[in-house]
Amino acid sequence: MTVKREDVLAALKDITDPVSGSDIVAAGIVRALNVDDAGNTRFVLEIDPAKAEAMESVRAEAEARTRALEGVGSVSVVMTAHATPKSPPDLKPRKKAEPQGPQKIPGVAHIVAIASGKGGVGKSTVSANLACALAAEGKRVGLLDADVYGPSQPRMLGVSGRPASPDGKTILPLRNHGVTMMSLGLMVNEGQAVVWRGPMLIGALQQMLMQVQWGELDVLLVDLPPGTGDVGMTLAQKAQIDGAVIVSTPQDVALIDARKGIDMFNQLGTPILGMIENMSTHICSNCGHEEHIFGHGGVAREAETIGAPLLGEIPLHLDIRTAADGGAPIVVSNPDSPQAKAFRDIALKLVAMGVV
Ligand SMILES: Nc1ncnc2c1ncn2[C@@H]1O[C@H](COP(=O)(O)OP(=O)(O)OP(=O)(O)O)[C@@H](O)[C@H]1O
Repeated sequence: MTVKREDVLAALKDITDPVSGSDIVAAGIVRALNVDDAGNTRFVLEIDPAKAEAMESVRAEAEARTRALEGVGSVSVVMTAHATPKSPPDLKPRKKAEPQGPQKIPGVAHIVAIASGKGGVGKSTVSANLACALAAEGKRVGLLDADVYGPSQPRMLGVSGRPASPDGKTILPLRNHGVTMMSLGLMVNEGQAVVWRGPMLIGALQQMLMQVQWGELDVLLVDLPPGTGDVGMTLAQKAQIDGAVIVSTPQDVALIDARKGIDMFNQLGTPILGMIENMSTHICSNCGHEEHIFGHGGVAREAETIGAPLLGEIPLHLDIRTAADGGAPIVVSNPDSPQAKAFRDIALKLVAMGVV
């Protein structure tokens, strides 16, 4: 009975490959095994040429074990050097060098940050109304809700649902009232408290800026979180922004915080485009009586001190709140009202300043 291919392989399985530690058959170095009808056996050991000397004993053992098999004819075992497999082409995009300075977002002509020193002064309401007012002027407007502590733009602009990412790399923004919008609030479940830490915030903001398919925009408004935190600083450092609009109520306490925000932008070299006094006067929705709940004129004085324009004064009016809460800002739901006009006038000033 002549020897079979399987018998040879079984014998070779008892030999350990010193390189991989497994047997030489499993290691894949036994190649071109041929056993003919007369039991003549030949095979090749494909080895790393650098290990040729060490592998000679393996070759000798393989030959000896094959020879010892019953019914074997002639035996020939030779070593060949395996070709070092070329590494496959690296299709991954090369990691770009960290951008040195502020970058432009492709397709986005201008970026304007909407900031406030203090929370709850109406920065998001102002951002939503300005975005819609600019869109009504025919501008291509994007609104990035970067207010991670209280993302409110999805509610104010009446959009819900999760943004899609068909390719897993870029994010499709949502659109309503002519405004292209993306909010960190849409990336988390509604009502879920989010504790963002510095590096996460920075990463999330960069993702929003660079991975959202904003398309061609005349302006991207960025609704910043209140205060002088990581987000505002990162935005000013990473993106080429035209400037910041500071929203404040006329109260002293809000103004003190607004001043800190202005200082931060000054240090970062970001121009202050102007200030907006929100909740400037209260006009009673029943009797039309006008009163200054938070004082009046404080922001105008502050703007004068820092040499920035006062872009406008927005009254405190119930309709502004109900419109924002209802998902259609007042410039959309009641565009001819005096409250909407206050926002539209500011939008026109921004256009006249050339930042939109
Ligand atoms: N001019 C206004 N008249 C009436 N209500 C207003 C006005 N401005 C803002 N509000 C209301 O005040 C509340 C706070 O406003 P908003 O969320 O815009 O403030 P914010 O500064 O963005 O707050 P946050 O600190 O959460 O970022 C909202 O309910 C909003 O509808």
